[in-house]
Amino acid sequence: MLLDVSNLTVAYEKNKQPTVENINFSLKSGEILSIVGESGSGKTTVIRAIMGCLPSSGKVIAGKIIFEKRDLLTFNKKDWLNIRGKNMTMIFQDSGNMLNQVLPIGKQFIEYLRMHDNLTKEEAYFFAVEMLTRMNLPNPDNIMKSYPFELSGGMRQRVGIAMAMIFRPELLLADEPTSALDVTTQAQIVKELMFIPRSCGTAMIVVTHNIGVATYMSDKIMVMSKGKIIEYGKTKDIINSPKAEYTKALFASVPQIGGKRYV
Ligand SMILES: Nc1ncnc2c1ncn2[C@@H]1O[C@H](COP(=O)(O)OP(=O)(O)OP(=O)(O)O)[C@@H](O)[C@H]1O
Repeated sequence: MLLDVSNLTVAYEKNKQPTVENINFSLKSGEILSIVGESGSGKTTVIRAIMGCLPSSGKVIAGKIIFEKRDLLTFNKKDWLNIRGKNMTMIFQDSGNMLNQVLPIGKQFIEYLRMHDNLTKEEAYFFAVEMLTRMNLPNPDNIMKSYPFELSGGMRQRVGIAMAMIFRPELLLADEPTSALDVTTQAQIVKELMFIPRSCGTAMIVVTHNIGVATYMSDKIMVMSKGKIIEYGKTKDIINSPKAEYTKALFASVPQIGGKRYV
């Protein structure tokens, strides 16, 4: 097992009710898990806890997070520096927005690579272009010369994903990775994200509001409401026989076209 989360409980302030409680799930290499649920149900809190980047008021107050047989809750700053970015990375709604707007993408990509690895500038350039090509970015040499603001939202997101994937991490955490994009671009990026586990063996946890996206792309689904797991299991089992009323309501909210439900 790559990741094993047991009884994870997080509270934002001391002595307050936990925000997420008793979260249990596991993930194998190359698997995709989607976490769905309404706004405020605790989805982001779960993945931030795994990545060790809860806001300072947030604390894991119970549970275990075992990643590659190591207990992440015992990690110090140096341990985190060694695995974040390399073994485990995160992408956001608009990861491209996190790039420095006044530096060309190539310069930032090369610096990022050389910060983590002992590469020459030429080697770093080669790896960056290779990863941009894998993310279906046309003319990657031109992208390397461009400033982030010169690219569309979809292209910027692809650059963000390329940077996150450059060290072929074992685990990629994606927080609403497509929700800032138009529907057509969303569909393309969902397909590209689905290719990552197959081509790199990376496991993924995708946080999304969209149960349609979740069922389309993932092997397993976890449905959350009010900080708790309402339902968790294989995607096909959940589609065929959702148990919780809440999950049934989520499916019922997906539009139908010509009598066919698109999940
Ligand atoms: N820094 C913080 N301090 C205090 N409470 C917080 C903090 N961050 C989040 N919360 C609270 O924790 C709860 C869960 O938030 P979280 O962002 O994990 O939910 P979510 O399901 O990801 O929501 P969304 O889909 O809107 O992103 C919310 O009630 C939120 O107000």
